[in-house]
Amino acid sequence: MKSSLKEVHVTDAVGRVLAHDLTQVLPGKFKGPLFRKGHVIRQEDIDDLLSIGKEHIYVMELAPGELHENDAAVRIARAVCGPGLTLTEPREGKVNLVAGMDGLLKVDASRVRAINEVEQAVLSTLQSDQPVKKEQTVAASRVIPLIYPEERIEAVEETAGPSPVLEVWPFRPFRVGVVTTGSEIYHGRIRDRFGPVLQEKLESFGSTVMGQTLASDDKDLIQAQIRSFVDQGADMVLVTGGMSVDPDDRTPGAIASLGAQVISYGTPMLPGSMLLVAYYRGIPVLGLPGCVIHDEYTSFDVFLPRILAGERIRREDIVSLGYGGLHSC
Ligand SMILES: Nc1nc2c(c(=O)[nH]1)N[C@H]1C(S)=C(S)[C@@H](COP(=O)(O)OP(=O)(O)OC[C@H]3O[C@@H](n4cnc5c(N)ncnc54)[C@H](O)[C@@H]3O)O[C@H]1N2
Ligand code: MOO
Repeated sequence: MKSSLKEVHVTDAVGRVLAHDLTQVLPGKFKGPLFRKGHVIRQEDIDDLLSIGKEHIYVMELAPGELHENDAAVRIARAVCGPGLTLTEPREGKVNLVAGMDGLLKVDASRVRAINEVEQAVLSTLQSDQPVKKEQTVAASRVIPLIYPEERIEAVEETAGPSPVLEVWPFRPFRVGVVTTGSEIYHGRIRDRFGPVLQEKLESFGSTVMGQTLASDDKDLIQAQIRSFVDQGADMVLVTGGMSVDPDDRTPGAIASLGAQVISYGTPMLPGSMLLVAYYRGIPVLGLPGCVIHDEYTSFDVFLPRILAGERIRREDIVSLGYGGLHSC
């Protein structure tokens, strides 16, 4: 059986689906749809309908196995929604997924793709692994036709599976130690510019700089300062400068010979190709190249929110940056 039209009295129409647009004409003022096809009639609409002379209207009778677009959109949104997200009421067939707090958006791209393979189902999302703000819309769901087969929604629900397709991970308040290398800063030849940049970035995610120490280009000194921050309970240590190929660039060697597990020295993203990501006694230790001072968006800005949301960076996260990773050079 397919959906069909049925004539009903307006007072019996609450909750029914309007079968076609209803036009309102206010001479000299307005001519246009008062209600659109597909509108679900509410109690408060009845007076308006009567005011345009409608005592009877055509409503759509949904056959078993058919869904109104609003209900289909809600079912898709519910199927994919995970912790940290809330749903809006459907409006014109669309439901938004909204972040409940500042945090890191996590989207399973392969399941988003598979859901959109279901004929005329729409799930549109932001890209995964980016910071989002409380109340930011991060995804929207809808279907294309007004009446949608329920079996397709069941296919969407099956594809989504039991684990969330989208979620927002809250940022954790990290206490971060900063070790600034470079004899030009250590000996006071130039003023340090890394400290303020890092403090601002970290504070924007709710974290704090627990301290900043200066080290000359000396491996033992750099190592001692990293160790000292870890001993004091740092949640992360950032080591600035000395990341390239000059003989005085000691940072990568110092981090590696601490016994840290180096996930990668180098990332296929510009700027920020000289970034180093390591873990020492379970604590993330990052070597930051000079570009972090002056470039607004580097590989550090890709990984910082992910680390602050509790993610452990793997080598595959780094190598996958190359595609689309050329921002400036
Ligand atoms: N032959 C090559 N040269 C360079 C390479 C390369 O692969 N081969 N990589 C380039 C890239 S990419 C970057 S980024 C930089 C890496 O820089 P470093 O991390 O080694 O930075 P430094 O050499 O220590 O400093 C660069 C520049 O910035 C000034 N600086 C450093 N720290 C501070 C600070 N805390 N406050 C103020 N200014 C600072 C430093 O004095 C230098 O002028 O290497 C490229 N070259
Ligand atoms: O780290 Mo450079 O790409 O690290 O400007």
